Amino acid sequence: MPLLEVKDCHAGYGTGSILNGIDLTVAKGELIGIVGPNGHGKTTLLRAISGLLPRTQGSIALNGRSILGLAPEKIARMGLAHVPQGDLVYKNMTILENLLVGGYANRSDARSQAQLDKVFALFPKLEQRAEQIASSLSGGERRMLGIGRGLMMGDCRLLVLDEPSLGLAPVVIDQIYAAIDELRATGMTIVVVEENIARVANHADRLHLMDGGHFVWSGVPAEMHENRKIIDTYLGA
Ligand SMILES: Nc1ncnc2c1ncn2[C@@H]1O[C@H](COP(=O)(O)OP(=O)(O)OP(=O)(O)O)[C@@H](O)[C@H]1O
Repeated sequence: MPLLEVKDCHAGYGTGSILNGIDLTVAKGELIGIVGPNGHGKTTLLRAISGLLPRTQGSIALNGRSILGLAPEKIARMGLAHVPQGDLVYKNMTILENLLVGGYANRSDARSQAQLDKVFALFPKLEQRAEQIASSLSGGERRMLGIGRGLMMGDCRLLVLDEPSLGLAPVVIDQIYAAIDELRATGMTIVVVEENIARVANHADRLHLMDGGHFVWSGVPAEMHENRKIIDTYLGA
C-alpha cells in the first residue's frame, strides 16, 4: 500500500481552481520531487495534502486512510510534517523554544526530548545555538530550524518540504540536501517541491513536472535529462 495516494485532486482558493486533476502515488521510503515553474500549483498541492485548503476534491489517503476533509492538525498527528516555504520561525523565540513549539503534539517530555536529540543529531548547529534568538540565525540555519521544527512532531511518516533550497547559497543548499539524504537513509518518506529542478533531480527517486495545475511529465531523473522537449520547454537549456 502506498504511503500517500492522491487521485484526481482539484483544489484552489476562493472560487478559482489551481489544481486540475492531480494523481500522485508515493511509496514508503521514496523521495519524490515536484518541480516546475513558479505559480503553477506546487505549493497549492502541498497545502491540499496537508488539509489547509477546505474545498479540495478528489481523494487523498495517507497509509490507506482517507485524510480528505480532516483538520490540518489531525493530519499532522497522523504523521505528516509540512515544512512551508519561507522559514516561518518565531523570530523572537530561541531555537530551543521554536523546536519545542513544533513538538506540541508529543504527549510527554520524554518523547519531546527524544525528538530533540534526533533533530540535534541531524543539525548540530542548532544544538550549539539552542539558546540563541531565532532572528539572529543565518538563512541556512533558519532553514534547518524550519525542518527541525517539522520533525519535532515525532512519528513523522511523511515529510513534505516546500522549496528547501530557496534563497540559499549553493554550499548551504548542499548542507540542507545532505540532511534530506540522511533522513531518507533512515527510511523516511519525503516529498520535495523545488523550482530548481537540477537541485532535487540528483536526490529524487522520481520527479513530477507541474504546469498549469497538471503533471505534464513524470519519470525518473535520468529520463528527464534525456527528454529534449522537457529540457527546452521547462529547463531553459
Ligand atoms: N492564498 C492564495 N489566494 C489566492 N490565490 C493564491 C493563493 N496562494 C497562491 N495563489 C495562486 O495560486 C497559483 C499557484 O500558486 P502556488 O503557490 O501553488 O504555485 P507554485 O508552483 O508553488 O509557485 P511558488 O513556488 O511561487 O509558490 C498562483 O497563481 C497563485 O497566485
